[in-house]
Amino acid sequence: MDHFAYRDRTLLCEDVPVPELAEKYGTPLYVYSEAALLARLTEVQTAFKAADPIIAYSVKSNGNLSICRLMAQHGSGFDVTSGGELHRALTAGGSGKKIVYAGVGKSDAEMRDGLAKGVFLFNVESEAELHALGAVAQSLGVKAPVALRVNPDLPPKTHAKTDTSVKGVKFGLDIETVVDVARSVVGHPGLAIVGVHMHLGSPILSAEPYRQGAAKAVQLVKAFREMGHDIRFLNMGGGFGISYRKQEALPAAAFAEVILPAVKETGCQLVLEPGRFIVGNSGILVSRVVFTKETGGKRYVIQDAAMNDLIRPTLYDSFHRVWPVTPAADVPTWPEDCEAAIPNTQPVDVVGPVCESGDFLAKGRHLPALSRGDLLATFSAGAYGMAMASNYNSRLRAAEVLVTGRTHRLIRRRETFADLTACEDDCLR
Ligand SMILES: Cc1ncc(COP(=O)(O)O)c(C=O)c1O
Ligand SMILES: N[C@@H](CCCC[NH3+])C(=O)O
Repeated sequence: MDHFAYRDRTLLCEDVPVPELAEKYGTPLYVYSEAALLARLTEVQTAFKAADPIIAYSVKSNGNLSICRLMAQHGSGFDVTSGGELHRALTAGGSGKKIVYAGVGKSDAEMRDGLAKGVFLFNVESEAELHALGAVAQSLGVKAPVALRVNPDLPPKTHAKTDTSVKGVKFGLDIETVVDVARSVVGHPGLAIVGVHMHLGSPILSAEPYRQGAAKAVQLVKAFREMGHDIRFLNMGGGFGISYRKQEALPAAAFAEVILPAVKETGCQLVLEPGRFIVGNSGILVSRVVFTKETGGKRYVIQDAAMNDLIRPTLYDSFHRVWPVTPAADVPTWPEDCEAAIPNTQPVDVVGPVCESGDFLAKGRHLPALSRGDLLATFSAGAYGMAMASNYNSRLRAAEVLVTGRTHRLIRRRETFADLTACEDDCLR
């Protein structure tokens, strides 16, 4: 969290005091650090440099155009999972030559669009999809470049809702049958099987699953080549975890250590699809306390960010640090153990204005006394924050700001009531 730090008891993003941003742009507000984004991208690029990889930033983690543009400008490609994400990647300056198209349910129109835009790799997740893509490609007179996405059937490694490489999930082709599937399309006029893809789940805090997955991928590359497929890409997906609590996450180099030997053994071009690793700790969500209240023997801090702004706590019981933007002198500015009982604090639930009991950002968290108007920061909110935001309760989605040194600029304006009903206005009778 180097790029978000307290100075004189005020939280700064790079060199900009966060209260200044809240004053200028309002709350709830997503604030991103450009230096953090670039440092994380560089960390991945450097760790995997030996393989000259295609880093395909995962648009689903945060598809803001300015963030995507920054990625493209610094050498990143994109991992997209819908026509909308492809549109974002291209609008931000991405090129099909570095775009991977993922997803279990690509429509024919999305496949056609991807082929027309020159997507260099389609991650294919079922036999049905493979044949549909082959037919679409044939109708266009081209061959679709395909990486078969395999479910390597590894032990559980993250939250059940986001583990994508255990038996029984909808993702990928079963490792037991993928070789037969590959064999069945040898010589297909609309398909070029050029890669093996795995995305193990997210977030992953150990390198071990990658070691195991990569070993299985090497075997598949060999098997596919033996049957005549020209396998050139090894795509190990995304999923690298980040530190939400303390320093629990691994550096990119730890993943490189177990992935690079497999790349070397196969001679493939490595593709990676990191999202959270790059943007997760590069952004915070800033909110303002609306009320505090006590009820049923519990204390609540009601602030103006809600589950519609950041759904991760509600959806996965995810932990995000929450701490005042300007903490008083009698509490630490950055508590080492943010889950512990901290002197001069009380346990509270940090909740939002949405009409659901499951609307919370933090539960039973020790926070100092707060009053109306105080600012709170919810950390590690850059990934799957704004990307999963909704208009539930007809709330306007937050604004987003990018900070660069001492400067800052809006990268998404706050929605208006007009935006809220824009798609319905013309349908009123
Ligand atoms: C296929 C695929 N690639 C990449 C990602 C990005 O994952 P992460 O943001 O954890 O790097 C995801 C999401 O988990 C995914 O489903
Ligand atoms: N959206 C999830 C992770 C799933 C990523 C997409 N495969 C999160 O907020 O952590």
